[in-house]
Amino acid sequence: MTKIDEYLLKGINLYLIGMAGSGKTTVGRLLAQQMGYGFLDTDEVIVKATGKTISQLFAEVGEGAFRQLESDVLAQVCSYTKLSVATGGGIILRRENWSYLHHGLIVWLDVPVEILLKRLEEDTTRPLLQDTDRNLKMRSLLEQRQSLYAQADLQITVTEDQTPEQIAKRVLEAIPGVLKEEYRSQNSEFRSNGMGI
Ligand SMILES: Nc1ncnc2c1ncn2[C@@H]1O[C@H](COP(=O)(O)OP(=O)(O)OP(=O)(O)O)[C@@H](O)[C@H]1O
Ligand SMILES: O=C(O)C1=C[C@@H](O)[C@@H](O)[C@H](O)C1
Ligand SMILES: [Mg+2]
Repeated sequence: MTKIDEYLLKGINLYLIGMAGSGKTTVGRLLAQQMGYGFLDTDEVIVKATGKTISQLFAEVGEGAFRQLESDVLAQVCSYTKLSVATGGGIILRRENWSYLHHGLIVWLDVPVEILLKRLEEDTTRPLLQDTDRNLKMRSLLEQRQSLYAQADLQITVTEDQTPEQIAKRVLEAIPGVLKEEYRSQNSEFRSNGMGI
């Protein structure tokens, strides 16, 4: 990422949201590398902290307790800066999570269900997709969640032939256009002081 982009973002965190399989972890990691940001994945933090897989947590303590852990992790994460954060697919479900997400720039990786199903064909680690008709389940989850994901600052609609690298590039290119007004105005003040890059 160029110096100008670094300045424009001013260290605010990026939060990637989207359905399971949309590429939040894969693209979030690439974005971190390219921006000189740290990378965090809320699912991975929960797995490390509890010593259990997400499937075990769903089975042993239930989805509600998992969602509480997810909110607790997000609350901690948002006190840091310069992070690219891959969230769990259901992070958008709790209202309190939005107050944390809005500390940063929220990017929705919007991927059609057909592609999600293909990507997760061999995957058995997503508890919500176990022992069920995956096609129906994915479609009904997306229907319930679409209007929530759509509250992101930036929507990146992904087509099948785009690699994670291409998607990361699209995110980086789109960021300046969606930066919040306050960052924009601070930036123009900075430039008019003659300190700009
Ligand atoms: N652009 C892409 N093209 C092809 N495969 C991809 C792409 N992005 C991600 N994948 C693959 O799809 C699978 C799911 O990606 P990833 O784990 O990053 O999704 P996620 O959004 O983090 O899912 P979850 O919400 O379950 O954590 C992985 O196997 C990953 O390698
Ligand atoms: O879409 C979801 O609700 C989930 C997605 C994953 O990231 C995990 O957080 C978990 O499997 C639940
Ligand atoms: Mg992930």
